[in-house]
Amino acid sequence: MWHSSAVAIWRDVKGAGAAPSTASTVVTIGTFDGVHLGHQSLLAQARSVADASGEPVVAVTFDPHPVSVFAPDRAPRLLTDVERRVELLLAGGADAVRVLAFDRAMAAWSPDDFAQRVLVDDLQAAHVVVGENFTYGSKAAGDVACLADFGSGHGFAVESVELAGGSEEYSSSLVRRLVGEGDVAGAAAVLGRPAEVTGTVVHGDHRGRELGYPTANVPVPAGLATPSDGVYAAWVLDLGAAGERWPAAVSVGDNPTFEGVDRRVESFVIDRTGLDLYGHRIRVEFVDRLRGMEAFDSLDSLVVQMAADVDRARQILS
Ligand SMILES: Cc1cc2nc3c(=O)[nH]c(=O)nc-3n(C[C@H](O)[C@H](O)[C@H](O)COP(=O)(O)O)c2cc1C
Ligand SMILES: Nc1ncnc2c1ncn2[C@@H]1O[C@H](COP(=O)(O)OP(=O)(O)O)[C@@H](O)[C@H]1O
Repeated sequence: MWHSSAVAIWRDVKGAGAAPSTASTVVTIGTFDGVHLGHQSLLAQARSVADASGEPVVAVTFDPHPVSVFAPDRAPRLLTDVERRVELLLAGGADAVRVLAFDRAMAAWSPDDFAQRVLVDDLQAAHVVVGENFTYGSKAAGDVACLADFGSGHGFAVESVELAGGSEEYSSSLVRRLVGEGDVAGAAAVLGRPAEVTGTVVHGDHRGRELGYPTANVPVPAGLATPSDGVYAAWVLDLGAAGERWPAAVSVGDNPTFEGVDRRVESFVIDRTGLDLYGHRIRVEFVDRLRGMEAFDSLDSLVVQMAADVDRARQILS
């Protein structure tokens, strides 16, 4: 049952769009951008409740990001697009993901409207697992106590999970800040996996091969968080059938030595010649930052520096 003008879709591991066939569910709710270690601990808790009750875990999430609807000028650069978020939620223990199309109408639902429509009518929740700072409904007026109170009259129990991370609690905005500062090692420590950029390899200026360092170029994805300009040690995954994974030295920037204009993620795959990656979908997983981007006054000095970068990247990744 879905009593709203807003659209909601189902996603499960088969990529299909069907609701679980059970009478009741274990639900966890969040924006879940990045699916960081805090989100993963919520999923793990929902998983353990579900394993005891025999119900499926449904992760409820929103697309677009709620802030981009009620305060577009403050819309964050996201760590994950909705497809990747769903994939990570399923990998983290959800049996199905319910993606709610967040709009101004949904933003105006009172906490009780939200709980009734989503948790009771749509999902038949028997258990709801949320973080201790969870808020919901118009103006974020609902909190964990309010949810538990509503649940006691509507057939579901609420469990709140302590925030992970200690003094600096894990959060999507913390990861966005670390990625934006180029602290990709710090970001990975909160995500539980490397920060990443995914895209299709396009043609550049065909200069890399002349320099001895051909680079697979991916445009910086609009709206997504990308590490600040600089040079990084990273893994490159070919997401095609072969599914290979290579060590790489990666430049993020607009090639200031050549007065370039397009900001790109350019990966030189170490110790591999003759690759043809044009048109391939690749994922770049950032491991460590080597240095900032520089405008060199000669090709030779750029090439000398690139050789040193490659040596360091090789060491870091070995
Ligand atoms: C390890 C590495 C370090 C790089 N460092 C810089 C740099 O400091 N300054 C710069 O202008 N370009 C830098 N680049 C980018 C190169 O200028 C770029 O890859 C080259 O011009 C080839 O461009 P193309 O792929 O469009 O042919 C770096 C590239 C790599 C792989
Ligand atoms: N070791 C390698 N690392 C990255 N790309 C490579 C490598 N060897 C061959 N290639 C191929 O070379 C292309 C990059 O060459 P380059 O001269 O930099 O051209 P472009 O300017 O179009 O990126 C890549 O897209 C890929 O298909």
